[in-house]
Amino acid sequence: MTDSQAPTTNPVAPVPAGVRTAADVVTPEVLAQLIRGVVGSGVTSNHTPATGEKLADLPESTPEDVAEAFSRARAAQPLWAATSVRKRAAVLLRFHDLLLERQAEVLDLIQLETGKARLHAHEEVQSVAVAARHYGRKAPAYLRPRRHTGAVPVLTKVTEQRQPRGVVGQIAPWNYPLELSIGDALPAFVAGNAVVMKPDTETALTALWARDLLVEAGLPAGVFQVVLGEGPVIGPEVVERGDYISFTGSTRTGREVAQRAAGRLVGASLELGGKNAMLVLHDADIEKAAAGAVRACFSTAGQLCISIERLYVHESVADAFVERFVARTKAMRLGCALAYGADMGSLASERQLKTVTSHVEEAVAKGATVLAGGVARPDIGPYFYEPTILEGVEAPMSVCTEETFGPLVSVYRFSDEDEAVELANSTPYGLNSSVWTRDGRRGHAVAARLLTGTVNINEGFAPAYGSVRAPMGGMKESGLGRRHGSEGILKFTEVQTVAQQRVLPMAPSMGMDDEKYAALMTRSLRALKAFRLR
Ligand SMILES: NC(=O)c1ccc[n+]([C@@H]2O[C@H](COP(=O)([O-])OP(=O)(O)OC[C@H]3O[C@@H](n4cnc5c(N)ncnc54)[C@H](O)[C@@H]3O)[C@@H](O)[C@H]2O)c1
Repeated sequence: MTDSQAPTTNPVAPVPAGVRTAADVVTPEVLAQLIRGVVGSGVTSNHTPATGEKLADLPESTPEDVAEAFSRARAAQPLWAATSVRKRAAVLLRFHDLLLERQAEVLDLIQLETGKARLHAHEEVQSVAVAARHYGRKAPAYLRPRRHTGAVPVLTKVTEQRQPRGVVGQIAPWNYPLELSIGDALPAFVAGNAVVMKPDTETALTALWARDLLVEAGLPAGVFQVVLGEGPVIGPEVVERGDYISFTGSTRTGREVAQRAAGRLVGASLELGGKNAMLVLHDADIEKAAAGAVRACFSTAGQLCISIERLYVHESVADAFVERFVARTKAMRLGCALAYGADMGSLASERQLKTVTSHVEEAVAKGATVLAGGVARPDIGPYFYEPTILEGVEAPMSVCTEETFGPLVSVYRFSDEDEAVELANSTPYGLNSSVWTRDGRRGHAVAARLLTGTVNINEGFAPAYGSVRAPMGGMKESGLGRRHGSEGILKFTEVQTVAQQRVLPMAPSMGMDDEKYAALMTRSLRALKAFRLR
């Protein structure tokens, strides 16, 4: 073991003087404003991972409250759907401006509720701002009716038009509480739907803050309902009542949601888990790959669906890559104060800490080596865990195939590119992958063989604010459907075909005399021939 491979302690990020605390941000007035309008007859609470202490008391919705929220949304939706697309899109553009103006408020809330470092909260805000601008500008084009000439052009004018689904039931996780709540709801709203959203209770304040901002931007209040409560208790009620289901979370829960939605014959998009692989090929820029791996593995402490958890490195560059990657990882500053300065924050909960700890302990017990990290950091906060790199990992260690969803990555060495691709594809998941090479053509050739919804060349994952125009989602057990781009908005619509007959009545049986009918058919067939020739 060289010096750079010996486990060391990551530095603690400096905390600037006068930094705001939870009590400064979640004042009784702010809390009272945020929880207004939540349909809930019970009481629940959430916590801040920074200390593990209670952050706020919140209303808790029962299944009956969920039913009430759907009634309110259903009552408000037709008027919103009747508003022109341009006016609906203008609401998103105003939301974009307000979000940028007031981003400091939501950066604080995201950090308090998730424990992530400010730079990762910032990336999230940027993504949502760009999504709002994109759909604000492009929704009229995405939703514009498309005219087709009928098979017999003289007879039929066909229009394909988009109708909103109605009331969308949305269920979101805690890891990206702005992006996966409001960010995913924006295209649903601009398409004319109402939304009943169930965010994770632990990150409810961020979702409620965003709801208020969207209402301030012009969304009619009734169109956006938020319900709060335990997933297994009220989640099924949301799925039972939605006209379409938008779910982001684990594959296990996603499967249950899909079965329930299928039973009702309503559509669902599912954004689920991953066990994402990065391939560092023999001709990669090792310095950039090592820096990219740090971002790809440890953003939001690895609690990111597209995070890299398996690193396959060509044996000819493996030593050089590992040395750089380990050194950068050990230098990461840890902290989650409400200020910039930390490179990685806390895990979000004790549950997360337990999973990471058990994956590391099991791997080490079965022979894996810790190259960096591998320890919790209770001196910083109750759920802090160092960014961790393992080597010598092999089946049947859990960390090989199960999603850890934490700051933990395993390094594997390969000699043959085909073998690396096969290994990368060897899990049931298919969300994201990454290829590092100086040869763009080789990168694209490898990408074409990777069974994942996104592949990034010379990047671990593209920031959403760089790729909102293109769809993002999972193959295999990582999901169904896509967010972003045209697919991210059209899924919130039903397509309706309206065929308008130009000449009526059009058959002898409908009153047209034989001669006229024969002349019409001759003209139509001529037109059809010309149409085919075009
Ligand atoms: N693919 C993506 O875009 C994406 C993004 C973020 C997170 N994720 C995945 O989410 C997982 C982490 O989130 P999590 O631990 O909160 O997931 P989870 O499945 O436990 O919970 C997700 C949401 O579903 C709710 N829920 C729980 N049980 C339910 C039920 N029976 N019916 C309906 N809803 C229910 C939860 O309350 C929560 O709001 C990871 O697997 C991660 O990869 C995927």
